[in-house]
Amino acid sequence: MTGYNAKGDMATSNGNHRNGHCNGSSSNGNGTGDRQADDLAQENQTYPYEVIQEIADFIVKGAGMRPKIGIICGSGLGSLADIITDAKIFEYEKIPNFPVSTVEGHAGKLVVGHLEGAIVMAMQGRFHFYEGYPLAKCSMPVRVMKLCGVEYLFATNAAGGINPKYAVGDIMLMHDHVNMLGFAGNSPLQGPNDPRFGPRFPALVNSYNKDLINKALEIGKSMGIESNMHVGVYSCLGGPTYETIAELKALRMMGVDAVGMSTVHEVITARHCDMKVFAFSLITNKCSTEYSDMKDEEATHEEVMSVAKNRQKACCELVARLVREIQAES
Ligand SMILES: O=P(O)(O)O[C@H]1O[C@H](CO)[C@@H](O)[C@H]1O
Ligand SMILES: Nc1nc2[nH]cnc2c(=O)[nH]1
Repeated sequence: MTGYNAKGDMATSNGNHRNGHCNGSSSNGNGTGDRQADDLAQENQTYPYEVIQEIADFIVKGAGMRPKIGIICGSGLGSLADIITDAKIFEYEKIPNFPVSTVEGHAGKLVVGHLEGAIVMAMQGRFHFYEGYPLAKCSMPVRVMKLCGVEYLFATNAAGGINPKYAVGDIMLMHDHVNMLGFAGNSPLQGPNDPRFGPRFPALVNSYNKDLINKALEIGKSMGIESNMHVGVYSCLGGPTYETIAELKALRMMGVDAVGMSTVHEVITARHCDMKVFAFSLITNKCSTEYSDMKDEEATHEEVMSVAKNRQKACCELVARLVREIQAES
């Protein structure tokens, strides 16, 4: 396995100082290989195709199966992976060259197994920009999924509801996004393009698969939750701060319905390598755009986690039934 680290050391949540390498050793025994990889990483912030391939091979070989659907569990939504059966579980720390999860509600485990007749791989824990990871590193696992054989990405997140019609606990199916980090000149695709993943200038107009959105709406209807389901626009900000009222007003004027700190870079990476994307936000808190509404209410991660826990059953059912439909069609 090539020693590789997309960006320097970082502190984990348990306070340990940890090097991003799988074992801290160099690929050639004298440290030169690591240093070269690090230099490259500092320049490009991308993982070479071969490194992604090695990680994918490690997972497919270890799991003894090749997944078709990839699931990224949002904050507090790790239970989406608990419904997978015959699971092979990989802790991120034990996957060579994989980042570590540092956020509460993101367990840091990759679960590969069966769901509704399909083979799926689920990330219990995603990587966020505010953790100190460059975007290419945040969304690197999506490329790993691709090289594992994944054709469909299901990305889920916890988000603040800006659309005044949205209530806490509602589910917003994403049909578009506003890439605020992109506005600021930041992209997971920055750096040299490897055409084995996709084109230099990918189009994003059809990023969110309409067929999957329609299927999810039908499923929502049959679950009796159609009045708690919306189709809307998500925006990712860098975080880790929640938004000011002025920022929320600006986002609303731009047509944003829900706001979070993830998902967009994962979707960009997935579309770049031609995966079909389905994504939804669980609305965990309301975001007011009026100063008069402020009262004492402030978003907290505890509230986000608690709402996610309360709504995990509905989210699990939606995901499972959509997987079943995809599997039935193939
Ligand atoms: O997007 P996910 O990972 O669901 O988490 C959301 O919840 C956290 C804030 O409470 C942030 O990480 C935000 O992005
Ligand atoms: N940026 C942001 N992320 C969130 N994740 C969950 N709720 C929120 C929110 O209100 N804002």
